Amino acid sequence: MGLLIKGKWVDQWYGTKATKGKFVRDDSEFRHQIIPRTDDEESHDVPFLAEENRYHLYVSLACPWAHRTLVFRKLKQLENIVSVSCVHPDMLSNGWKFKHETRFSDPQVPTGDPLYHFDFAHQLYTKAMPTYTGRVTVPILWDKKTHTIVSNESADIIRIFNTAFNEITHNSKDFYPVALRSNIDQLNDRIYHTLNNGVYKCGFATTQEAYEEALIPLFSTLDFLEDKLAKQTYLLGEQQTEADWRLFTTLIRFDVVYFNHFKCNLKRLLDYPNLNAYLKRLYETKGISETVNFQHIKRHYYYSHATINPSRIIPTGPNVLFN
Ligand SMILES: N[C@@H](CCC(=O)N[C@@H](CS)C(=O)NCC(=O)O)C(=O)O
Repeated sequence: MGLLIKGKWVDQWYGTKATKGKFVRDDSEFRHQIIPRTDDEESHDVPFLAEENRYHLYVSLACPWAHRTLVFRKLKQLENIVSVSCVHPDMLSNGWKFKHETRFSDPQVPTGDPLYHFDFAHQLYTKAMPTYTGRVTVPILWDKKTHTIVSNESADIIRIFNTAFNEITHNSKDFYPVALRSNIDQLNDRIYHTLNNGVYKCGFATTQEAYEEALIPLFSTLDFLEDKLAKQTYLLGEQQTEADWRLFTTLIRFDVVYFNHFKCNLKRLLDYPNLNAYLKRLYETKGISETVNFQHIKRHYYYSHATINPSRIIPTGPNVLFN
């Protein structure tokens, strides 16, 4: 675990001293957009145009943020348009690495860096920006044409996938429809701070206060969502939206990792009947179960975070995910 400082890799765990034990996530650095291709002459000057086989997505199958982008690649039928590969589940002193190990092979997503055969993800960051300072995170949406990072922000990448390639795929499913945008944004905001990032705030807290400060709103949001889902199929009603998929990748890891490893243990997800049925519904959406790799998920968290789990023992359970 570490970060780049002016292009040099430094092995360092998250610092929480300045924040009284609180984990504070850094903002993403690369925030470019991909523009749909049009016949318009002007579009040729745009740096990132939607083109077939121009972009590559680097993910970790363990990471909930990267998982969102894999879900959207599936939902928007981008498998033959945007290539993909993953890192090894262990994130140790060199950060994310591309080492292939047969026992961690995934049937859908190959491990490694097919473009440059780099050993570590931090080499992609310095290729894109030799003096980069900051964390080396996944997902990374890479442009094979200009050899740089388009975006390392999952929230942006899923919106790019939602619309930018529609003319190529003819898949016009819209998970961020104009009429629902402000409601989606509002829900995303609460879910991001208290749940998506809330589990990390609990898990990486280094004081009792910081942990409790994150734990209470986390379970209030789960209670709030449980009530909401008593009356409707998805978060915004009867239609699946971006908000559901952003929530999904956190919920699917909840009982397996966050309950135990991150101490989010007031209740299991299994104890919430509506949320549990909703999670099952999302998991059973066509193609989605193929994006979930519990072996990578468990191995990554329990093995990589030795400050939290020094024995590196990976719990065998839970046996049941859905009722
Ligand atoms: N805001 C980013 C966060 C991505 C992120 O934090 N990914 C984690 C993996 S779950 C990571 O790569 N962490 C490495 C690090 O923090 O050094 C996004 O949503 O894309």
